[in-house]
Amino acid sequence: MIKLPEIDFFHEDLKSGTLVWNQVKSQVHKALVEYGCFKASFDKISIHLKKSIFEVSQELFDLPLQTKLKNISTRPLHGYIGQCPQIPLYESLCIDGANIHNKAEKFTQTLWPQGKSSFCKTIQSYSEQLSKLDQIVNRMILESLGMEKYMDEHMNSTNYLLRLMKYKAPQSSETEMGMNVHTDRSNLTILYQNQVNGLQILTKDGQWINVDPTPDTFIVMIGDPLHAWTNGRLHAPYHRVIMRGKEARYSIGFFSIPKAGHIIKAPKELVDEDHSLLFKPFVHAEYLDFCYRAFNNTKEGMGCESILKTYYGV
Ligand SMILES: O=C(O)CCC(=O)C(=O)O
Ligand SMILES: [Fe+2]
Repeated sequence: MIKLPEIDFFHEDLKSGTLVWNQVKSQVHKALVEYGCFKASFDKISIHLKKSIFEVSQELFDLPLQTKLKNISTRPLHGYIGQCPQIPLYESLCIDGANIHNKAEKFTQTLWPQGKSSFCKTIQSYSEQLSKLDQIVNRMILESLGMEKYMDEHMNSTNYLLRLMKYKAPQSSETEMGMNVHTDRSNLTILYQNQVNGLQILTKDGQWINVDPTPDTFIVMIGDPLHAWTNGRLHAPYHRVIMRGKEARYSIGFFSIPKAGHIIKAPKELVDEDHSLLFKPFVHAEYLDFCYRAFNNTKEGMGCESILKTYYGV
């Protein structure tokens, strides 16, 4: 049985240049080349916060549909998603810039006009803490490719997005497919789930493996834009969610996403005789539009698995 690598980010002195940093960095690089993802233990999110994020998430999904629909976004697939015939078990709401206080507050006010400070505080501190893990992993990635000089440009061209997701348990006649096969539209995704498993990852040699994280671990995964930016050095795994059992699954996705107008283009240092350019430069907003169209047009739901190759392959 293949098991995803587990990497420990506990160390107090996890600073670039230290011995422990370099050790963790090489584990990160190896896992992302081989699997495109790994399990991460990260202690900056307290047990209390881990518990609260699911409590507030449940309260959010318990709101009437009319209220949840108020979460609209100018970017496709960034508002409310639910009641989709392709993926009937799935529901989600996105919070753009959830690590920034006034954005978290604006989202909260839209759904709870009378105020709900516990919700706002929880999503903001969860996002703020997880952005630290995102930054550590991004720095390790760039350093391990010798591309650290692009760190500021790389980080300044991304936004954070928090997506709260619920998958209800399937009735006996319903599909078990919670979310169909796809690769992510983010540079990096950090997932956290309640005790209900369901996430599966396709390995490079074509085997579906269950990702069954413990309450202590987050899943860190590469998405299409970073796969393209690294000119294929890092793998972006196909994944899906299969719902078995009788309990609802809540999961929290924390995404670092290129800004709408940002052009994703592999740096010249990563293109050479042994690594010819895999993808033409592309604007993230246009790529997201293709994903949105695929989402609406396919029976299978997400269905944007080959967007990168179809539209931008060299
Ligand atoms: O719920 C999960 O664990 C996976 C969600 C996911 O793949 C996504 O939001 O892109
Ligand atoms: Fe995903």
